[in-house]
Amino acid sequence: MQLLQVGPTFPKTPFLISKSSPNGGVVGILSSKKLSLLYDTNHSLASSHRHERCKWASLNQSISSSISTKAASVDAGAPAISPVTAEKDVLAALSEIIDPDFGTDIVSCGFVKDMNIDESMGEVSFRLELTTPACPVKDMFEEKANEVVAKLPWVKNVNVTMSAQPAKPVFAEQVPMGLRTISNIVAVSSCKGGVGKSTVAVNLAFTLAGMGARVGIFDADVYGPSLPTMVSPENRLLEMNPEKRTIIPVDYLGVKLVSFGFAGEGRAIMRGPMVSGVINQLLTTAEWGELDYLVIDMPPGTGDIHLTLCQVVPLSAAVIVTTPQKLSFIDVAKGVRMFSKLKVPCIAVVENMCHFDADGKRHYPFGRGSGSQVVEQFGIPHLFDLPIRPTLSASGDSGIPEVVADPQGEVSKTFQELGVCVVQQCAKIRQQVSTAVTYDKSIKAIRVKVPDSDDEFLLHPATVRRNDRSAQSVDEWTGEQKLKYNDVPEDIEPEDIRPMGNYAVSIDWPDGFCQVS
Ligand SMILES: Nc1ncnc2c1ncn2[C@@H]1O[C@H](COP(=O)(O)OP(=O)(O)OP(=O)(O)O)[C@@H](O)[C@H]1O
Repeated sequence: MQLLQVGPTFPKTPFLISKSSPNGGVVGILSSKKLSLLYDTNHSLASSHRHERCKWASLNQSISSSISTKAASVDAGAPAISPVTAEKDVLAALSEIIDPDFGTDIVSCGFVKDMNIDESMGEVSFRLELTTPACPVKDMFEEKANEVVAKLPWVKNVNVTMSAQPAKPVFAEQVPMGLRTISNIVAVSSCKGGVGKSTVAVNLAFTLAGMGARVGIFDADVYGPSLPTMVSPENRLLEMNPEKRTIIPVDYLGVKLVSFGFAGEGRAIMRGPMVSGVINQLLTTAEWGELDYLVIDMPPGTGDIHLTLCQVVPLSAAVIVTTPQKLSFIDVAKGVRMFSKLKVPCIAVVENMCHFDADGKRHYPFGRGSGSQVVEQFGIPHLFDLPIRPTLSASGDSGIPEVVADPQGEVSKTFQELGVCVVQQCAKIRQQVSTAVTYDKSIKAIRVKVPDSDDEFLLHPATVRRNDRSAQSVDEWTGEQKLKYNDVPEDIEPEDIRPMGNYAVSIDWPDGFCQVS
């Protein structure tokens, strides 16, 4: 076992923790004289979910082996099993369902909520709270959850309801107020103009809405806003809420839209050297409400507007749009590098105007391969091809996006695949960030995942609390420790752990202290 020292040490009580391993590990505190073990994950309650599941599985077996007795007692109206066992039983069954994106079972993913069991009546109800209402496998989850729980010998009736997490960014504290009810912000970007970026942004947004998500589009192209041409809402003007000093987005088919093109008279005033500031203001003062996805149609290029926008807006991911010409590769590479510097993952490349079919043949007027070159060279996992289609151009001009006008068509199918990719990748990104540091109540330890690795550390909560280096715990001038060892109860547990930025977490403690580590 490898012992690792983490973080600044508390006077007299530097702490050592072990790397957790599949075989378990030891969490301990090294006082000046001795190492006192707090718990050993091999032998105590400190078992992982996997161990817990084994226990449930064996419980399951013993339940199954006495089906007849229990069925008889259920019929007689007597409780078949204890409430605790019944809940473990249901959770064990549900943990057979694996989320294909996270590769983890839905219990460990934290999807199971509001469990209600009447074991004497054999009735089970619970809610599956998914990361997004647009989850492409939600029907499978619902069906499977019903199936696996109904199979339990004592269960007579299962009631599963489906819901999605409330819309909220992962780093809520760092986000401008106006964007704090948006879960994912996806930039659609290209380095050159006219490659079809707005076409992709608009059709992607309406695809996500069609999948059940709450969606908004922000057209950040001040000099050539395309959104007003591509959609045809009845009311085409952004309204102001003078009391709240906010902007009310335009609505088209339930998707919220903000574009300079809808600014009416204000457009002339808003154009000018303060473009970046105006973009940020428009974006952050819009009343977006709760959104699962805000799609940003970025202006073409990689200039100052992009940098300021990316600094203000916590982008979840970027989709790059390009055309097949060899020259496009150089442009796209610039865009990928910009997002990489800003730590925004590029999740997909859309190669637009790839080909058209005529005379029974497929033609590639701009050549082939620049999209796949981007995917290979930069390790972007997904590539989508869009053909040249007169209908795509016509629907853009008519104000009805192609995916709305022809939802069963070939182009809509490609957008459906792109939509699924965006939903899955955003969910993965959120999960990775939000599970980097978690509290494991079963072993009373804070788990810290090492990025890009399966390794993780276990930290003792009281030790983490005692090692706070903020002004509340340490005198800033003298360096003297204000927080005394005994001020922190040995069994203190964090109430909430939230990620802050890429490297920090904030921890809420029961004494009201919020620690940033
Ligand atoms: N696959 C396609 N087939 C046919 N027409 C297309 C296709 N993609 C885009 N177009 C058309 O090409 C024109 C430019 O597309 P779009 O406005 O989406 O590009 P853009 O990259 O956003 O341009 P800009 O940077 O100027 O905003 C539009 O008229 C659009 O309808």
